[in-house]
Amino acid sequence: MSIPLSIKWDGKQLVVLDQQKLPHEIVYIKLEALKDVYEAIITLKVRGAPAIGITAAYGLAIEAQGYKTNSMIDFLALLKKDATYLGESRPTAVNLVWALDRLLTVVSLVDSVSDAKQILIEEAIVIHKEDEESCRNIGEFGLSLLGDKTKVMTICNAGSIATAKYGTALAPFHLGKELGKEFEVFACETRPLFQGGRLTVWELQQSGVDVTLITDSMAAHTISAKGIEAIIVGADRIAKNGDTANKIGTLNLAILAFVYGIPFYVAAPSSTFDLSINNGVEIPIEERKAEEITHINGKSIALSNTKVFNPAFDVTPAKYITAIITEKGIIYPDYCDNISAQLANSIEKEKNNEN
Ligand SMILES: CSC[C@H]1O[C@H](OP(=O)(O)O)[C@H](O)[C@@H]1O
Repeated sequence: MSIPLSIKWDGKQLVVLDQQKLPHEIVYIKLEALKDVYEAIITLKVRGAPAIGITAAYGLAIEAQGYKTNSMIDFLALLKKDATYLGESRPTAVNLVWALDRLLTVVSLVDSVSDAKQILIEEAIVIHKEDEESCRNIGEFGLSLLGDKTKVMTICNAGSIATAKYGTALAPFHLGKELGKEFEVFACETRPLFQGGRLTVWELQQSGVDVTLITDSMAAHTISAKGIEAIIVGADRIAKNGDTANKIGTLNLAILAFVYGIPFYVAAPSSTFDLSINNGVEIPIEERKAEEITHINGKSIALSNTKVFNPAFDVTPAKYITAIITEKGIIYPDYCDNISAQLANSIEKEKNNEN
């Protein structure tokens, strides 16, 4: 797989792939302070739930290196303030606050500022490496789940650049190519920011995966006309009952899958589950600025006084989801029981491995 990594840490500096420059330019930008990370996330230079979490973890750890106090109480107060600020950059992807909470938790294990600064960097590196392994596993489980299905539709970009590597929804396609399985992927362009047309098409072409671009409005006709056999998408937050937030337009595909009788799969690492909420009604949905809809490449396509509703995500009810692919395995309904069981089981295994 020859896709540029989304995030690079060389032990001293953080550089990220500027996803706003894709597909025409491969540009890496250095993020040296919290405000750089905040700006990169909110402008989608860095995007994709896992990638946002990993980048935020490094951003907080880097910022903490500059704290000018030897008091752990003051250090923790500064860290909490900066974590809160960064956690407010984009509200839907739970991976963001999950990663920041991991750093806030691990730093409480030490009692000196110098140790705290060190352990924060170490934890960000662990989160980064864990995500790459998780996505590889998701690719393997997804490949097994797809079985002999080869015509698959997806939306947005839940690919390698949205994660540490491999991706979630796109991981089976990348891995399949490496193992000689040929897919025919139909990528929805994903208005208004075109993550599908700009990023998924580019990413799959880098891997040599057959990909066809369609507009979001073509999804129903394409499922019928092209004989789509399955739909696979990423996720930004999955509630305890399996309700899943993902890029706007995902709900459309889930309903179409139900109507056409084809499986609808969600692919996501454990870090995308939010067991603190019972269902999708509790998931905050980010609303973004009107210009993302009224303009394309800075050129207006609507009157300046046009009223706009621009939710960046929607929530797919669990009843439309055939299975959820995680790095620990495949979760089937009943999700209320099986999500908690799988995540609790994996937490238990991790505890046993540590002992
Ligand atoms: C594995 S990426 C998960 C998720 O994040 C994307 O949203 P955005 O492009 O706004 O960061 C999209 O919903 C992907 O499916």
